[in-house]
Amino acid sequence: MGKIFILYGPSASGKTEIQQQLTSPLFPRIITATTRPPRHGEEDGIHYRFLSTEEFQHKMEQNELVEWTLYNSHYYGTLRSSVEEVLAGKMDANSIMDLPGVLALKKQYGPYIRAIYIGADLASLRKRLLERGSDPAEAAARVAKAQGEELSDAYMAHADIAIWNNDSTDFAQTLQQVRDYIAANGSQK
Ligand SMILES: Nc1ncnc2c1ncn2[C@@H]1O[C@H](COP(=O)(O)OP(=O)(O)OP(=O)(O)O)[C@@H](O)[C@H]1O
Ligand SMILES: Nc1nc2c(ncn2[C@@H]2O[C@H](COP(=O)(O)O)[C@@H](O)[C@H]2O)c(=O)[nH]1
Repeated sequence: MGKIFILYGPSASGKTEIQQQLTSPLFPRIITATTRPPRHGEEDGIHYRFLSTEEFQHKMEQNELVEWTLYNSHYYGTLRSSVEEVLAGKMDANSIMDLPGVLALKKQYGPYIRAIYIGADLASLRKRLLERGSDPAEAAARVAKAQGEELSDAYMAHADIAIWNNDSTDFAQTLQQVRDYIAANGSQK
């Protein structure tokens, strides 16, 4: 059975950047679904499955989602079929979720789930969110969520490993730490 390595942590901590470097045909990414509008350059079926609220709610009602969450007023969720495909196969996979998603998957598939917390200090998060050019109110909401919740010990306590990706640290080193953890804990080791 494949394992799923979930990257979680505050918005703009670098999860997507790390995921892009890790993902390969032998270590695929689980594409999750959301009702938030695509950002510039994001494509349906590549970055997310972008769904309308009605489409998302229909999947919830049909029990097609193994977990779902509301994050800054938008739905995000993981298709049951995408998780079961990994668990039934031989290859490990990666995904990005918030803590409720991590907890839901650990509860249902505990031995096959590993949670990697990716953190960054508030100054790095603020700078990156502003540079991303998000709506200022949304960027402020994300910073507040990081400050109030996602940088807390309680939030990161559910991680199997916590790795820091501050602006002052070398990204290559951060990435290597993630790679080393996956190499030591993957099902192919
Ligand atoms: N070590 C780093 N130093 C400087 N910039 C970085 C570093 N790591 C990531 N970034 C930049 O920070 C921005 C946010 O990164 P990324 O999109 O990977 O965050 P995220 O955790 O996936 O955010 P979200 O949860 O909101 O999707 C990107 O522009 C990325 O290039
Ligand atoms: N529980 C889940 N959380 C998810 C899923 N996909 C993404 N996420 C989380 O949402 C935030 C915000 O994402 P963004 O793309 O709008 O910046 C992200 O940091 C993840 O933590 C999911 O399927 N389930």
